[in-house]
Amino acid sequence: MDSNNGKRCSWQRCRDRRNDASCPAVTRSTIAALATGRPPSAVAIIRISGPAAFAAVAGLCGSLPPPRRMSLRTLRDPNAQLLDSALIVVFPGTATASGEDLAELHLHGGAAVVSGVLDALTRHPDVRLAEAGEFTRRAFANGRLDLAQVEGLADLIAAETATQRGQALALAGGVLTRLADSWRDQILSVLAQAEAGLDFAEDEADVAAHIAQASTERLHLIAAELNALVADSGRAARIREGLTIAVIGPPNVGKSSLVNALSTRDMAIVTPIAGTTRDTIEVPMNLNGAAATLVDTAGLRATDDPIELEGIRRAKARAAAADLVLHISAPGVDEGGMPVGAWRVLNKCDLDPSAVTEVDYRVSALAGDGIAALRAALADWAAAATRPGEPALLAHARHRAAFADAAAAVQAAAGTDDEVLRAEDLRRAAHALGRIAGRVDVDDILDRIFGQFCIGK
Ligand SMILES: Nc1nc2c(ncn2[C@@H]2O[C@H](COP(=O)(O)OP(=O)(O)OP(=O)(O)O)[C@@H](O)[C@H]2O)c(=O)[nH]1
Ligand SMILES: [K+]
Ligand SMILES: [Mg+2]
Repeated sequence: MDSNNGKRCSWQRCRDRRNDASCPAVTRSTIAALATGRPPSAVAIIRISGPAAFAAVAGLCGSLPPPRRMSLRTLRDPNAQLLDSALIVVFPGTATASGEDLAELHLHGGAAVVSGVLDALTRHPDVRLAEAGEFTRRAFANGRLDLAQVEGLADLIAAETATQRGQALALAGGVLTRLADSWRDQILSVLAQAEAGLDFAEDEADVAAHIAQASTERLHLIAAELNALVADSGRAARIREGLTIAVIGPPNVGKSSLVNALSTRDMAIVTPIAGTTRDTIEVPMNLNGAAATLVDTAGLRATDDPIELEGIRRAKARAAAADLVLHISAPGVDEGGMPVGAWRVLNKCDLDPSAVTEVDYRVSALAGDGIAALRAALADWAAAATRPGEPALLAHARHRAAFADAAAAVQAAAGTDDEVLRAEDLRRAAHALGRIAGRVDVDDILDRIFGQFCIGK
């Protein structure tokens, strides 16, 4: 608890003084970390950022290569023990990924190489190991990235599908910040007019009224467009978080078999015993670029078994929260209750190909019949739910809240004749949009945002 508080305080101090060369944490400490995955790997990259970065690297390899040119160097620890033969690159100045002197060591990816090099680097008195997200935090503090771009970077690292990647790249590239800023500029220009209107003399009343009328119309338009973006935020979030598809139905109809067949993974246990699946099981699935999670569930039936009862409770909860429910049945099995909007899927159609039941899809998880068609239908449904060709903004709750607040404030401004109140509403709207880039109101959220990065990013 204490250490967390300490971290936040030193960070706030730095941010407040981001242009102040005396800021200790930004200008004095130098951080080092492994930036690539857990060893062993073919190559491991260690990053070092801060004023002592080059001195620390030179301590290992003697001479530094020219800026931004990769060169081969022999690395030795302070006792002249050989550590590795590595490619070194140094990025001096402020136009770097972290906004300060930055070096990268491309090592052989062995555990002993990595730990030996990190040990040797941190023996320099000004170098310490980095915390999670600290390189990116410095990029933010040094004005290299705004907050929405940082969130885009986190999304990019987490992206599992092409659609998620596209959305993350747009956010990291500053699309949302530019959009928020352009709305903010428009709102500020109406505000400037409103404030000018306050100064009109009595005999200019009709000019003032005319300006107010034009402003009101413009504000209604702005509010409508901001609200449209907010209304589309569900789609943006579905792309970022992925779609959830719950697979439910009576016991033993082949739900787990179907989940395995659809995902082409052997994730869920299948046995002839009814009541095999107890807990919910999540299986990731890529539907033509849209991320989805299939949720296998316990078979629904009347039972006294407390474990099974809990499984059934979870199954129903997941079905209620899912974007889509697949309700599975099999020939001769009573379907039971069906949630509204669920797709009716008849499994085990190999057992009775002529079964006359009214269903949406007939499949055999065992023989493979109908699986490709069902998967294609799911991909079409996912495409309709995410519309991957259309850029989706406001994928984060934070972004949605900022735009919703701005829309409400603009709406309020449009709805009042009182120029003083209108100016106040417009300032509130501009402030809300300023939260997107992290120019205002960020102190409470920084730890959460940077904490989701891995160490070395
Ligand atoms: N003939 C035939 N058998 C199937 C098919 N799909 C599953 N089975 C069999 O049906 C039995 C039950 O399959 P599961 O996948 O465990 O069924 P479940 O609905 O998950 O069962 P619970 O988790 O117990 O509710 C197993 O013996 C499967 O091999 C199918 O398409 N055709
Ligand atoms: K079973
Ligand atoms: Mg099962």
